Amino acid sequence: MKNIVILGSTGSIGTQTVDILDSIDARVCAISVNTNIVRAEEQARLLHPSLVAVYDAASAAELAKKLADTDIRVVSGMDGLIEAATLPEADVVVTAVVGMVGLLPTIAAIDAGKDIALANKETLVCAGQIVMQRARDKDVAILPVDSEHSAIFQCLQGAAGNRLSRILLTASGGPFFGMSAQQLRHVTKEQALRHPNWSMGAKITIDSASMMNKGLELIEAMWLYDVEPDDIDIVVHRESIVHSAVEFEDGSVIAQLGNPDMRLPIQYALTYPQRVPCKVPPLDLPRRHNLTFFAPDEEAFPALGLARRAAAARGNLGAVMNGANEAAVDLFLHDRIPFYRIPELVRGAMDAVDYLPEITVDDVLESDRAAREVVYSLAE
Ligand SMILES: NC(=O)C1=CN([C@@H]2O[C@H](COP(=O)(O)OP(=O)(O)OC[C@H]3O[C@@H](n4cnc5c(N)ncnc54)[C@H](OP(=O)(O)O)[C@@H]3O)[C@@H](O)[C@H]2O)C=CC1
Ligand SMILES: CC(=O)[C@@H](O)[C@H](O)COP(=O)(O)O
Ligand SMILES: [Mn+2]
Repeated sequence: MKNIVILGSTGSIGTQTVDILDSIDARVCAISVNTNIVRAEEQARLLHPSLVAVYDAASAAELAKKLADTDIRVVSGMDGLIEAATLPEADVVVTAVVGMVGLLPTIAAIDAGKDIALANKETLVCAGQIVMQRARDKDVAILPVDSEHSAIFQCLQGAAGNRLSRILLTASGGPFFGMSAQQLRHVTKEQALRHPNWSMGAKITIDSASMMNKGLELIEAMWLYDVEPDDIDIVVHRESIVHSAVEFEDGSVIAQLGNPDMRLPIQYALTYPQRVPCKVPPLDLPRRHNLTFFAPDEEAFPALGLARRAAAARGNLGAVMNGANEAAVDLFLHDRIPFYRIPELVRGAMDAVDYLPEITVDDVLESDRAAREVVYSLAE
């Protein structure tokens, strides 16, 4: 039986993790949320964790009152998230929190020797070098949850000793596939929030619409699989059935396919190396007879070029790009900027914040702060 911590248990990945618990041999020992204490209370009563971490202090105080009839402890703030991530009985931490707020708890979990089921891609985009090195030093596994990275991981099983020559990272193309830069000047928030294939949290859904999600995933893949960014091709695949593929030296391409449902990659990260029956309906390929593939339009979707620039530069540019993107997406979701300004503001921050080739965790936090400040000042 595995003891698991779910950071971000109330979100899209968090609730799907809870949904597959009865398919795997696991107990939840801690959960964390930001403010959604209604769902946190439901989950606490269902799962009986020892600890609930609520980032927002006022919400934590309220939840503590609601759970006063139980022996569940409620903690708050970043210290609370770190306490959850490092709970002595925990074996694996599912990082299903959104944004770079996941970085410090993830590093703390690695330092405490916990395996990581990593959904929170921002962590690797900001500090891939640091996180992967710590994981190697502590001999902990970073098990990918992101569908493309799980696909790559699955394609690599049994390939030990063979050189990976290329990753084919698939992208749905999002709701604005086929639109020109000019057309993208007029899209709305409601349109951007309507992903063609996946039901996800708001931030990643906007990232998919701008294709920044694929840029973040390119950097995530570079760190997870130790490949050069030029060896990662982005392939638009509208149906989200081929979740990604790898090419070996002999030219053979191995892909992983499945219905677009995150419960499978989440489950595999938690049962690896075993496979167990999953609630996701099996793929009916004859019904999916139209699988299409296209090259991405980097002119209409400049986020892809920005991510390639951050990937090539390494250092603090990933943290700057990510922080700027988080701030710009937040402004867009609050109707403060139009959609097309998201990559414009990200580029502005990448041009403005000082580049550091070597980074510490403090540099990452400072680069993130500086990038957000540039975005807010450019958006005024
Ligand atoms: N959704 C998906 O299918 C996929 C998601 N991912 C990645 O997984 C991560 C989670 O995404 P998703 O589940 O969609 O996100 P959601 O927005 O649905 O959920 C986010 C979770 O994080 C919590 N949270 C938000 N802000 C904070 C904060 N400041 N401090 C502590 N906790 C916070 C939320 O709590 P509360 O409910 O209280 O606000 C919630 O539990 C992201 O990094 C995303 O890129 C990767 C692949 C697929
Ligand atoms: C489910 C998942 O892993 C998402 O990251 C998804 O891939 C988003 O779709 P896009 O390919 O449109 O970015
Ligand atoms: Mn993905």
